[in-house]
Amino acid sequence: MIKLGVNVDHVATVRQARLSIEPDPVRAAVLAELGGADGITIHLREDRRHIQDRDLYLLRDIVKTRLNLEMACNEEIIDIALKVKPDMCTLVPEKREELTTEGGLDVISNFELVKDTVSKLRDEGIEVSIFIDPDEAQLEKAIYTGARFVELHTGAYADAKSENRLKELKRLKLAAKVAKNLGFIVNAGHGLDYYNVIDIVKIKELYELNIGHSIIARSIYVGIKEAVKEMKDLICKHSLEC
Ligand SMILES: CC(=O)[C@@H](O)[C@H](O)COP(=O)(O)O
Ligand SMILES: NCC(=O)COP(=O)(O)O
Repeated sequence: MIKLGVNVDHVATVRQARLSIEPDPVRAAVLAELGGADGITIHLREDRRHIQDRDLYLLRDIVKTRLNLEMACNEEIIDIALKVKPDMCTLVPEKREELTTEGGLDVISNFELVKDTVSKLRDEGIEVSIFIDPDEAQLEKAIYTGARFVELHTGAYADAKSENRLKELKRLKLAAKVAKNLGFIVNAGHGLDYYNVIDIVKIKELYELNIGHSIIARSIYVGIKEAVKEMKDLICKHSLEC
């Protein structure tokens, strides 16, 4: 069955709105694991708008599944990653003014930087994934960086309406095939929710989904454990194999 990584950034977003100590993404991660999460994802942004360094250090100690750190190819953040050694780092683009991660990493334009970052992390035994648009040319370049994983950006699919949604779904299906044939282990994520995830879990090449915002939003009503369990059940119900 497709695995579920739960992104707890959005818990930290609420905490940082008041520069408070609650809600705590570390406690949220423990509850997410109890609800069945196969991994915990956090994004240590350069501007520290949500996740803080303290969260990363504590999560490294207490996460029992797998800790996936989303990060830009930035010197300061690379040094932190090399020190903390998450199980996986997912390389993402960052723009200071963006509301959320708008697109995938442009591996073609930043090839040397991405390759160098992958190699530094992999030399320390850290698995590396690249957050990438469902674009054949980007995937074909990405295989030369040495990363073993890619995460297909599902944001365009999640945002698309009516017939465009089908078009974006087809792009994702094709990209998943291309990525798998190139030898990548293929993840997907961004903007997935309890409705649009149903067609995504039918893509047989996918290994793991990373979902944050919709699970944390639902947890306000039903609690984190239950919100994660509901997503896991949905993935199981609609996957080709469960
Ligand atoms: C790369 C990605 O998709 C995640 O980082 C997700 O977007 C988390 O939320 P923010 O974009 O608010 O950091
Ligand atoms: N990489 C995608 C992720 O971690 C979660 O994105 P979202 O569900 O918060 O949009």
